[in-house]
Amino acid sequence: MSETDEPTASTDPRKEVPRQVPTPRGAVLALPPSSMPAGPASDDITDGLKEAYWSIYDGAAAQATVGQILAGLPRTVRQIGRLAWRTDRPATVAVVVLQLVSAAMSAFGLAASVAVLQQLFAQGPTPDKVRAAVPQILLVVAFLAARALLEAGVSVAQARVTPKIRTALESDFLQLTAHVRLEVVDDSDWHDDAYRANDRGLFYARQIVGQVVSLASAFLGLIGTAGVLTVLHPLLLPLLPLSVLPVGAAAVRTARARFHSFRRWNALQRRVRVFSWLLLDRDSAAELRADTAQKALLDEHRRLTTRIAEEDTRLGVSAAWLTLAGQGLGGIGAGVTYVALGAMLIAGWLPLAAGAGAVIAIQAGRTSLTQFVEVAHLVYEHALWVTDLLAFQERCRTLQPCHGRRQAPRTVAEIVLQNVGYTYPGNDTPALDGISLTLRAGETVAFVGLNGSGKSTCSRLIAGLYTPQKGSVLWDGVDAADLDTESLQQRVATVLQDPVRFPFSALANLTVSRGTLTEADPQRALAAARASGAAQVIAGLPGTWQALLSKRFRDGQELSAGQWAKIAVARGLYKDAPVLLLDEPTASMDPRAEHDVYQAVLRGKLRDDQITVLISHRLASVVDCDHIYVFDAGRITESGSHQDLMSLGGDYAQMFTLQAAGYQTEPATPVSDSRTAHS
Ligand SMILES: Nc1ncnc2c1ncn2[C@@H]1O[C@H](COP(=O)(O)OP(=O)(O)OP(=O)(O)O)[C@@H](O)[C@H]1O
Repeated sequence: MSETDEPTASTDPRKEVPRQVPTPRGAVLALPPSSMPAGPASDDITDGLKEAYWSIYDGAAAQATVGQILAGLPRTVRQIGRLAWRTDRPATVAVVVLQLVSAAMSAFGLAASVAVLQQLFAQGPTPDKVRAAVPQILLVVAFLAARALLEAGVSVAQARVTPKIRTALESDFLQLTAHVRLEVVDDSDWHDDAYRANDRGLFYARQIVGQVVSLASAFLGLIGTAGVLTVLHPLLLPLLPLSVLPVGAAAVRTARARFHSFRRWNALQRRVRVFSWLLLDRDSAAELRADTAQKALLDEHRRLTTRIAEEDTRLGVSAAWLTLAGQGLGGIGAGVTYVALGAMLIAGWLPLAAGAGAVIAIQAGRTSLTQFVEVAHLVYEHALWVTDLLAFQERCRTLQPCHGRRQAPRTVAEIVLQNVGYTYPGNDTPALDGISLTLRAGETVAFVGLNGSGKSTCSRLIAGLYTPQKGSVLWDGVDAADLDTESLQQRVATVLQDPVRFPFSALANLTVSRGTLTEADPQRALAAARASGAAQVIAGLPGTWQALLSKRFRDGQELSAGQWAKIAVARGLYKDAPVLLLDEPTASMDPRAEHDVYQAVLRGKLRDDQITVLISHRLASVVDCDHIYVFDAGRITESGSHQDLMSLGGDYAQMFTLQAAGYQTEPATPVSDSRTAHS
């Protein structure tokens, strides 16, 4: 529909104005059920909770074999290495070099220990053997001391790099998520992914660096031990895994069970948090008490936490049994190892001195291999979350608004919506369909209509928050889709009915609309506060401009809903943008404040080149607007000035007459003679 197709006012005297609100189009609602389940049913703890949230890992951790875990490690190590390299190169180099040298010291220390034993078990009188072993003993001490120093160095370097990785990942994560397009945020799947990445990915990213270092340390220790065993006798090498692998297998199985449990537990935990928050939060406190709803919420909270506790116990018991089985099998493996060693000694394949050294080396190898297997399964499990986080970040990069295109103009003479259509993700019905209208500098335009008719969606399209799927929004003839999104959003000030109550100072609550919490333009702030009615509110606060607007902090101030609304309008005005969108900002204001706000923004009084759009259900406040658009089920059904629309006798006239009637003690006066009969 072009601009010329807009529905316009007519003065058809046959039109009648019935005394009732126009009914919205839509489905008829059936009777609700008399009872409903409080939450998930009893079979599976996630029944009733959306599984898709976690299902991306189905099959990965659950079906991983030891081989797969080992095969996945190089990739994880590379991934973490790249992250570390990006955040602190010297510390990363230090970790790698010190770790390698420390592993070499361990191997030399082990070799020296074996040499000491060989000295002690050699032929000859004991005092001579001990004396001969002293240099080797000193060598062992030196290697151990060097290893301790190097490990301390590794810890220091690791302590430098780990928080940096965490900080870098977290700020990347927030930078990306805070900038994704608004329609992406409306997608509940994206929300789940964001929650998981924030909650688990960032948490494990911090731990995984230390785990990778331990893994490397265990791996290098294992290589050193294998080297020493090979030198003593190559046949000793295959004996090593016998005692360790059963313990490792049990650890892997436990990890897998924990991963599964966590997947289910977390879905529940998220629901528990919702209940905890509702029970704790100040915003819900009054209504909770007024509704006496605490017991219902507490019951549900208790039911869910009991199930989490049961799940924890089930997991703990099964982990204990698995570990016991692993250690039992490992003990048998150790027995087999020592029997084989004894057989080699008896057969004379190995001298007694080498046999004693082999026992030490096998013990050291066992320690390294156990550490390796245990850490490997943790790294494998946690790498899934970190990979998930990194994949989510990659996805967010593709969901950013368009950057680097033409900058939006500093001022705009005309914004034209041409046949615009928009459907929210996941919805079947379009929120807007075939919207055409023109907004001109210096004019104030009103959007009115029933709830859900598309007014806010239309204003968000104008603000560049959504991109239309059909038609276009033209800024002085240039398609907004070809403009840099951020620059476009900088040209639009939007004030919402339910504004964010920033827990900042009163002044920062204004300046945030210009992207700063620390820099202010005092003149502009005062002008905005005066025009919005916020000046009186701020003047009455202890600390005035510096007053902290949040009771969550010490000495914070609490404002009423109407006072917050004034602050929000002040924030919009402070932005001093060429386009001002006011989406029912005055609903909670007193009549005088509301009147003042509307008078202030009418017809570019504050800024003569400003395009102002008012969305309001109080039609008395839009009568002075230059143009009024009436929305119904995503379409514009009427448009014109107040007089035009009253003469038209359509939905607007009905709604206006009805509201006006509410202020009259006498029955409402019909808007024209022809309507008297009907009313
Ligand atoms: N974020 C969203 N995701 C999905 N659907 C939405 C979303 N926001 C609005 N809708 C739907 O789009 C339609 C238009 O909503 P919109 O908020 O634009 O109406 P409105 O005229 O501003 O209503 P109100 O007067 O109640 O503020 C409604 O059917 C609503 O359910």
